[in-house]
Amino acid sequence: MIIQMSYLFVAWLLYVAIQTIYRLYFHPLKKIPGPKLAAASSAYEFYFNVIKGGKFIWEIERLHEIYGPMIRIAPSEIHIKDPSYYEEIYAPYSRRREKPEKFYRQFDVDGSAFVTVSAELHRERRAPLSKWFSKSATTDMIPIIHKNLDKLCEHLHSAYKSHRVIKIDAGFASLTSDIINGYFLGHHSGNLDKEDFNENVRDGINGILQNSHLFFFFPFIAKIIEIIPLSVLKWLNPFMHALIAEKIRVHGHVVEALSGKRTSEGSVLDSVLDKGLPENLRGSRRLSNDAMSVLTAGTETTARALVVGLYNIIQDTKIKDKLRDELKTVMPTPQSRPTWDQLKQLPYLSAVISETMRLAIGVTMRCPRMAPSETLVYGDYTIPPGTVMSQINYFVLMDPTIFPNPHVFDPERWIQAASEGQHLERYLVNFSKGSRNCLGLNLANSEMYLTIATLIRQFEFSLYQTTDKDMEFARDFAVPYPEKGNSSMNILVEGLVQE
Ligand code: HEM
Repeated sequence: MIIQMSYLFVAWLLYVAIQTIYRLYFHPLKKIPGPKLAAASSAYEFYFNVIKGGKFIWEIERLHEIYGPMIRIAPSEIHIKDPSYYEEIYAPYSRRREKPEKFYRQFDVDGSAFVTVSAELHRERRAPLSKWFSKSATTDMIPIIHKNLDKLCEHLHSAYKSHRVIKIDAGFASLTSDIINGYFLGHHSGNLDKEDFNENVRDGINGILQNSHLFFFFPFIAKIIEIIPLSVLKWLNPFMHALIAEKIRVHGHVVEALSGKRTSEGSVLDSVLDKGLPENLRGSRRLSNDAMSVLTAGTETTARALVVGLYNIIQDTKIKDKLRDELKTVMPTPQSRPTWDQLKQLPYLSAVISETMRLAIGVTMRCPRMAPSETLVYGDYTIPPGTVMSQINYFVLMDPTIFPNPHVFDPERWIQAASEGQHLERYLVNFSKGSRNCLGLNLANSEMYLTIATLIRQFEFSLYQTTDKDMEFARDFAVPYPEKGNSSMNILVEGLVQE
């Protein structure tokens, strides 16, 4: 037995040695600059993302400083840090981009549009959803957003009366979660109905995101977790428990919708099924994974962007006053309900939202793509078809040659650029670009405009025990996380705007 094991071990060593020699000296990416260790083994990424916890992004940044704008970050993967090349990677349907299965399996939503590899299959899976997230569909959703915003405002009014501290990060996550649950599933999740919101609303999302690097390397762990009884899981890991409980809940909705039981509100899911979704797309598991990806993507990203926006606005009286003065032109009273279209016409509000998005980043993972049938060229290098490539949004949004003093919240940069005829929006890449860009970008934008406008028009806030440390982006777990916990923000409602 021991002799057989030794043979196996020697065979494995031999395999690793041959694989390493191939990757270093014969691989099609052998000429791409970068550390030999990253070219030879994905242990390099494992160390930074799993052992150190979401730190590979900072190593990639360091490697670019040493090796230049194009580097090999893993045996079969390159990263390019050059905003002018963004649209080459994130290209439209006509240039057929695919997602690498190995990367996206970490989210454990097999069969969803989000993780679909092939360009054609992705198109088929995304098409039934796209219609419900278009600009005009989102405009029809504005009453739902207002209804939920009213609830948030009630909390703020009562906090003002009782001088209570508000944990607004939980408030925003409750808001975005209630909106997307109501719209997509017709489910009243009631997070905003709870006193002090639902502090645990992000537990399930944390369950998948904070473990995403682990699942990237060991996807079977996600499958094992699914078969552990909930009572045991609750004891082992509350975030994973929340994730699996959420999956079970969502699957239940899908099964009901498939059986013809319709929600009274008439959800996207109901409508998609009513419109004759083809049989091959009607699997309950596939549909609930689509729903999970929409609910997850639709909650934390926008909620955190709202936190970043409010944090920066209320700290700068000049910005806040200028914004409020402009809002008064379409919101004559603090309770006025502007349309999203009216708000989009306001140049200063638009500048504030753009600057908020830029600093919020949204998605910090590297969103890799492959061009299966196209040879790309970058500088002196050719990128063979099928190469996994990416450009992390953070590097574009924080590029000091495009956005001087990139860490400073400065809405004026957008006003100035517009007056000089510069199209800075080209570099506002939060929602990615091309065929695989964000499905919910209209929803996210409308939530941002309406929430920021409503809160700034109605309330005076101050920060309570919240500093830059709570807002920092220190770890990449697909979205930005600080060193510990979630981005958090406590506020006091200091006053109600009277005129
Ligand atoms: C500030 C808010 C948001 C940001 C910054 C954001 C960003 C992104 C990015 C960068 C991608 C591409 C991911 C990739 O390449 O793997 C993406 C995809 C996606 N987002 Fe968003 N997102 C936001 C809000 C939303 C909302 C509100 C929804 C709700 C519908 C949503 C649903 C999706 C879906 C379903 C995909 C996958 C699309 C596909 O592969 O066809 N996102 N998002």
